[in-house]
Amino acid sequence: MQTEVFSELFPLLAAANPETLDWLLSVATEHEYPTGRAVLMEDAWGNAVYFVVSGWVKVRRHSGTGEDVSTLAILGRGDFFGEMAILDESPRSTDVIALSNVRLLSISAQRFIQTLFKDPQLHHRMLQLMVRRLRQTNIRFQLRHQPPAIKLVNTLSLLGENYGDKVGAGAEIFNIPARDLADVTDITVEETAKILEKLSDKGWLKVNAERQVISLMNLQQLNQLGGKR
Ligand SMILES: Nc1ncnc2c1ncn2[C@@H]1O[C@@H]2COP(=O)(O)O[C@H]2[C@H]1O
Repeated sequence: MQTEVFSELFPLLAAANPETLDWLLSVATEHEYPTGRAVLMEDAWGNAVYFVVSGWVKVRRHSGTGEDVSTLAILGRGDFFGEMAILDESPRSTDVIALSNVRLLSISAQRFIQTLFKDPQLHHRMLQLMVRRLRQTNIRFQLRHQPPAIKLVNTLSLLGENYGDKVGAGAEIFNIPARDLADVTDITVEETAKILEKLSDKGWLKVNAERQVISLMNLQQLNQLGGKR
């Protein structure tokens, strides 16, 4: 991968200086995981941070008894994960599971931390992106008792904003399995299908089940409904 592609693909790295980028790229290792494979396991010790080159992963956590799992987030192309255990030197906070075939780059903890100390812009950008995640988590927490439609609209608007391929005023989200869309929203698959149909009737999105694409036609309106300002 070329340095410019590397910095364009990853918002975290767009802020890094060119020497940092060249160095990071030279020490990064490529990985491919098939659908369903665990990339990280909750409570395991970890020594690398990961960048998603293509595909989707889900972030999920087990309950205290280990019986229940909740999906906390879906991360995709351009995102990073695995930074928490590295920064606070604790075990992994969650599982990270491949939702599709996924291509990743990893950078060892030691090298990544070394780079953060050397490059203040990168350091600052990392904090900004972690704050953004916290804001998104706060909104989801606030919406937990809201009707399923509000929760799903929030999920869609987050995915559209974070990962959508922009198309005019809207965005397209590709290939997220319906089961995982429902899980991350904390509603049922049946509720998800009904709400998608209603939103589609209103013209706010289009679902192409064959190509597994959801096109968000009015991202601004979805953002407002989903609780974002
Ligand atoms: N609420 C969340 N939203 C998005 N990503 C998360 C969330 N919780 C954990 N993660 C990511 O999942 C990773 C699991 O391993 P780490 O704890 O090292 O780092 C974690 C974060 O990168």
